[in-house]
Amino acid sequence: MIELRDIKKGFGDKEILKGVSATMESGKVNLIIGSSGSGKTVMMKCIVGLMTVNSGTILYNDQDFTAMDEHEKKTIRQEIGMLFQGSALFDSMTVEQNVMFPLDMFGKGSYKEKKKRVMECLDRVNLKDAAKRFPAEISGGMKKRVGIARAIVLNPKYLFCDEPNSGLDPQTSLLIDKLIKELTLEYTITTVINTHDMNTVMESGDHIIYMYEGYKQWEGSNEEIIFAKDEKLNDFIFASEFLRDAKEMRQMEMFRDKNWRDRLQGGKPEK
Ligand SMILES: Nc1ncnc2c1ncn2[C@@H]1O[C@H](COP(=O)(O)OP(=O)(O)OP(=O)(O)O)[C@@H](O)[C@H]1O
Repeated sequence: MIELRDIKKGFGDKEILKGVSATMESGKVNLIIGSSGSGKTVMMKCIVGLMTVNSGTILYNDQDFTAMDEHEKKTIRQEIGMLFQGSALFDSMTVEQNVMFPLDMFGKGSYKEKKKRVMECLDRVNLKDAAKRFPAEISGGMKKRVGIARAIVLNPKYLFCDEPNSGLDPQTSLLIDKLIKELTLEYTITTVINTHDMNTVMESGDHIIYMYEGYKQWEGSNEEIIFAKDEKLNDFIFASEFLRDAKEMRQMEMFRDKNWRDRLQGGKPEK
């Protein structure tokens, strides 16, 4: 679990994060959404320690990351897997060597054990047959899957994904979302995704944090978002007529589902 307590970050006299508190639970896909410039990337960089907050606290499983020295932070960083926008693979290395890289940097054990772990991860993302190929020889979706295999090779407790669907077609995007969700559940990872993809929001958003001009404007699940009253959130999420229609249809479906009604905090959803 990751907990943010009133984090603030600015550059010069420009305040970007204006006091954000949020909790990201393990075994859940936590999404950070919001329009361009709302502070999503700055927030993610602060959480992983690529930027230092001006004030506030970031806790990793109740350990205060913001109060740690570099050596202690390194221990947490080794528990973090990262999936970068554009996959960020090494072009001169094969798929297998790319996935091996974090193991060579931080992993223990013999070459044989490391190789076994690499092949397990490649198998998990269905890419065992592509092990000897180079990034230039595989598709964008395959590159993302290599990126995912590399992100999970050290058995991370936390997984950060920056725009995992950027540049992918809708079908491949759904496959990547499904894979990330499955891995999150399988290994009880605290997954944090920075995304603009509305499919991801609706299909994978166990917990959604909506950022607006440096504040956390709204948070809730992909079920709660359907009934959310927040005007700014609704303008952002259901921007097109098509999406507003989809929202109404999902609302009707949910009204018919007694289990969902019982799950919703506060009982019966208001229309
Ligand atoms: N290193 C930096 N120095 C100064 N200003 C910065 C720096 N990094 C980000 N900013 C500013 O912080 C604000 C928020 O940027 P951020 O990248 O977090 O937005 P975002 O919500 O991730 O946007 P997008 O969806 O377009 O990626 C922007 O105004 C940006 O110019």
